[in-house]
Order: sequence, then structure tokens, then C-alpha cells
Amino acid sequence: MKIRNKHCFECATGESFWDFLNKDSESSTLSMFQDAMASDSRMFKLVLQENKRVFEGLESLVDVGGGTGGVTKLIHEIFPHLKCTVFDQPQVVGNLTGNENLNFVGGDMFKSIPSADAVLLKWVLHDWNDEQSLKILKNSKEAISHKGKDGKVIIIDISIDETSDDRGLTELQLDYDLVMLTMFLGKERTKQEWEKLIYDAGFSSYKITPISGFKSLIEVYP
Ligand SMILES: C[S@@+](CC[C@H](N)C(=O)[O-])C[C@H]1O[C@@H](n2cnc3c(N)ncnc32)[C@H](O)[C@@H]1O
Repeated sequence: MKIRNKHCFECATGESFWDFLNKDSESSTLSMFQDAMASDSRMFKLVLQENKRVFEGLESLVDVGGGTGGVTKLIHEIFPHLKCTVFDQPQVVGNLTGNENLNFVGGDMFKSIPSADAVLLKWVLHDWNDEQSLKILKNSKEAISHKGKDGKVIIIDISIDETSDDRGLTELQLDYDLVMLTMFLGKERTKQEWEKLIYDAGFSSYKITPISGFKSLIEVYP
């Protein structure tokens, strides 16, 4: 699958999936993709109701790779006083407007991430290999660093646990792993792989909570 560090999508089209998707802010493919992400995020409403404690006590949050803000808007509905920033590529957020406590910022998460009490990475790290994910996590740590021990990174992604989960669930997670590999050279990770990535990025502890069937919510502390 891996041909000179290019993923299948890039070999077939000559450009990365994100370059293809985000090159034109008016493209129907981009809005279709963002609609799909937004509808996945609606399931997140249930997760939020059951895990309010994760966001309690925070004053600000940046949703990195937050698309058009589907997830952030749900968080904003439940925590209207939380200052939320949706951070994504300029082509994705450039035309969007928010309100006093919800704003959109364009940029590159590999360069820097706006400061906040918490960084949310939902469905983001599985798009990237370990080296790239390490960079995103290090930039996330930098973004929350002014909060010291109070800040945190909140990851929502798959955490594979073949030994305790049932076979059907693991097979579904491995199907996603294959999609991430072919589309992005990304991957779904086991608990051990998450732990290594988190500690390599300089964090001191983490907590994994299984949510909505096949994903997990991973709280990561400096
Ligand atoms: C799989 S989507 C996840 C969207 C959203 N978090 C959700 O769960 O609905 C990944 C997002 O990462 C964004 N992205 C890709 N490269 C980026 C970069 N270098 N900096 C910031 N965002 C980026 C994409 O535009 C896309 O919106």
C-alpha cells in the first residue's frame, strides 16, 4: 500500500486527500464531506450528555481540525459560557462567522494551535501517522501549557482492545484502520500505541473512556 511514502489516494490523484478536498472553499465535495462529519458529530450529543464532567471547569476550548464546527456548536449549546474556537484550514473556516463565544480561526495545526484551556482532537489523529500525530500532540501541549496541570487534551478516536472487546467490534475498528491506511497513511491505534504516543509527546498521564460503541474519549494531561 505504501509506495515511496505516498498513500493510495495520492498515488491515484497526485495530491493528498486534504489538498484535494480543501483546495476550493466553494467545492461541493468539501461541503459533502463536512456534512458527513457534522452528522457523525450529532451522535456526539449523546456522548456529551453522558460525559459533561470532561468539559466542566474549562473556560476555553479549541477544536482542532474542527471542520465547520458541528461538534463545537454542540459543546457551545451545553456550555454557552465556554469560549470556543474552531480551528481548521483557512479554506474550511474562512467564510464562517460565529458569535461572542464561538469563533473560527484558519491555520495549520502542524505549525501552531491557538491557546486554550483544552484542545479537542476529534477524528483527527487517526488521519496521520505517528510522526505527524506526535507533532500535532506537541503543538496541542504548547497550546494548553499556560494552564499547567489544569489544561488537557481531549482526543476522540478509536482505541483497539482485541483482548477485552468482542470480535465484531474489533473487526469494525480494523476496517477503519484499513481505510485510514489507504486514504491517509493514517491508522487506528491500540491502547499501547496511544500510551506511547502520549508519553512521547511529553504528557504525564491519560484516561481512556469507551464511548458510542466503537470510539473512545481519551483525556490527556500535561
Ligand atoms: C476527519 S475531519 C474531522 C472533523 C471534525 N473534528 C469532526 O469530528 O467532525 C479532519 C479535519 O482536519 C482538517 N485538517 C486537515 N489538515 C489540517 C491542518 N494542517 N490544520 C488544521 N486542520 C486540518 C480537515 O480540514 C478536516 O476538517
